Amino acid sequence: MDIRRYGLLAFTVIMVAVPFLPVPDYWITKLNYVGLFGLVALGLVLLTGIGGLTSFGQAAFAGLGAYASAYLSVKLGLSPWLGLLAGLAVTVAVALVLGWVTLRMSGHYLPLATICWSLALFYTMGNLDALGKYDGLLGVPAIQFFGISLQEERRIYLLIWLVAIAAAIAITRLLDSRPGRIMRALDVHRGGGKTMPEAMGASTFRHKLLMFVIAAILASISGWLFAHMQRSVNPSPFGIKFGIEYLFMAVLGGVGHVWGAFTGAALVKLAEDQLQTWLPALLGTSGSYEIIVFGVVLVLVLKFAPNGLWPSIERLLPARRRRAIPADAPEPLPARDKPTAGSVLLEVKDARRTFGGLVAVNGVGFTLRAGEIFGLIGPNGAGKSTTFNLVSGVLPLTSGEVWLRGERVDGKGAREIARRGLSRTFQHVKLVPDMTVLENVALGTYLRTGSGTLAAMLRTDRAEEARALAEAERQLRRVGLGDHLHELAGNLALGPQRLVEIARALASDPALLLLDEPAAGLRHREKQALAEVLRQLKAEGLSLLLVEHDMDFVMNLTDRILVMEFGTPLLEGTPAEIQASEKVRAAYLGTEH
Ligand SMILES: Nc1ncnc2c1ncn2[C@@H]1O[C@H](COP(=O)(O)OP(=O)(O)OP(=O)(O)O)[C@@H](O)[C@H]1O
Repeated sequence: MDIRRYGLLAFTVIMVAVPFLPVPDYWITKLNYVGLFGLVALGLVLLTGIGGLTSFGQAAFAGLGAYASAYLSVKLGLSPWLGLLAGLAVTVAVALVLGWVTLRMSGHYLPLATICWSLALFYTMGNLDALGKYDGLLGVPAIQFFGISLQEERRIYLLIWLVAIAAAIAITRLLDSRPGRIMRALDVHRGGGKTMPEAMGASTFRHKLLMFVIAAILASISGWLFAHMQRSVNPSPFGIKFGIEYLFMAVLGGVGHVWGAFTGAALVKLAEDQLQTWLPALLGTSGSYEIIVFGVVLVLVLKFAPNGLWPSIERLLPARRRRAIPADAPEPLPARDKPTAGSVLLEVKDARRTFGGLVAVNGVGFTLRAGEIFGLIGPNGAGKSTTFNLVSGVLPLTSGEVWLRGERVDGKGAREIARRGLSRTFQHVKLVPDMTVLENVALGTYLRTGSGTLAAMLRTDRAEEARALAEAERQLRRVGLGDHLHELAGNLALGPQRLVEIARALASDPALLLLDEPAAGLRHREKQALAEVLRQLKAEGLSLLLVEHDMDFVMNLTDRILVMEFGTPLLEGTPAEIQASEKVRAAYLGTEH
């Protein structure tokens, strides 16, 4: 068993034992706040640390959970448990609407939008008569748990920490699953983004929205617990100041780490109390000076420990055990019907693409048959990458048609085209650097598996996960990387990284594999190894479309080649015919040599 699991078990036992020990009430209150704040910060770990989406508005979601339950229990006399459900329903509805609008924004617009709706919700809470305006609602009842009132701090402590630990476990499990891998591939600040997950067949917007809703739910539950612990609500703990403080906690603790949320919450909560006592005494005047200290600390943390404090704590813990791959191979994932050798697999007809006034691709057409390696070559700016993007659905065509396995696919988008059996690699390698090689390749199995978020959190996805990992391992062995399964992808050299990308594409069981300049930047040895792998794939019946600069690499590998120049087709033929052509020599080789 994983020693870390014992660690988690020990932590849980200690936390559950605390209220039964002679711990002063003061500390129980502190720990209650750490649990409540940690829950909100945990949502930010998912949203900001993993997804790269910065939100200043999480306190407002806590307000929704708190106010919904407080209103229903104070005004209508309903049970806090019904209040919880109502709060969650309101939170999910609001998060879906806000997420729908704001998550399409990029760069600085998203954080700005979260500030806007945080302010809007704050003033709504403070101005509604029904919610008691800025005085809020008093007399919020305590939560009853099977007839036991959780009025006492030591009792609600247990509920807070059981919820907090369960949430931390659920998020840890989620990150180690089919949807979690996509979530970890989204952060543009860590080399992720939209193109790769979409090429794997996953909707990046859906996953972002999911993270947004989960983070909102965690905040809402925290708000609910807070309202029934305080026995009253008013708008101030749900304003923008707390929105910023939650973000500070997550960043301080380690915004990319589940337990960083609680580390940050504990540090801020404990430091806040001390500073509120010491600073006014030191300065001889009262005021919220701790905010200034927090500001300075945040700058220092961002400068010297951008990953927060949790990684330093984690180093003191026993090393994480590698995920074991089951010894007896699980049943393979479903495979698609293979095209018969020689049948038409891909047909591009009269493709045209313009960018404003620039015609990047014009009148390009070719046919690729099952079992062959087709090369697309041409000098810089010839339109190869654009053609590649038109075929893979990253760019829409201005006019023309693309047919895959007898079905018209232009205009369908990258995800739908991937579903129909086209898989690709990227000119600039797109791996998730802090995920293992095995996990990166398992991303490729996305369309062949189906487990969702809830299954991941409840761990009912393990049988399918084992099949996905076994498939990833099989593909890694196929490209000769069987010895690197558990290495972090970011630690590999460029050559092996390109092979990992090929393995990931293979894990989707493609009918056609598209390789975008696979030899670019490789050393001679690495090129040879790559060519060997591609030859072997062809021998196994796979079809490949290759966009490449390296002439030797293409000539020795392909069955047929299309040479492009200035966005138009120049000549199509066998490598020998291409090499013998004066036209090509003038256009392409002439510029190369
Ligand atoms: N998104 C874009 N917006 C505007 N122009 C573009 C865009 N993408 C490509 N182009 C232009 O289209 C032309 C073809 O570019 P493309 O990248 O397809 O050529 P290429 O043959 O792949 O070149 P290279 O080998 O240098 O990658 C170039 O003139 C390029 O500047």
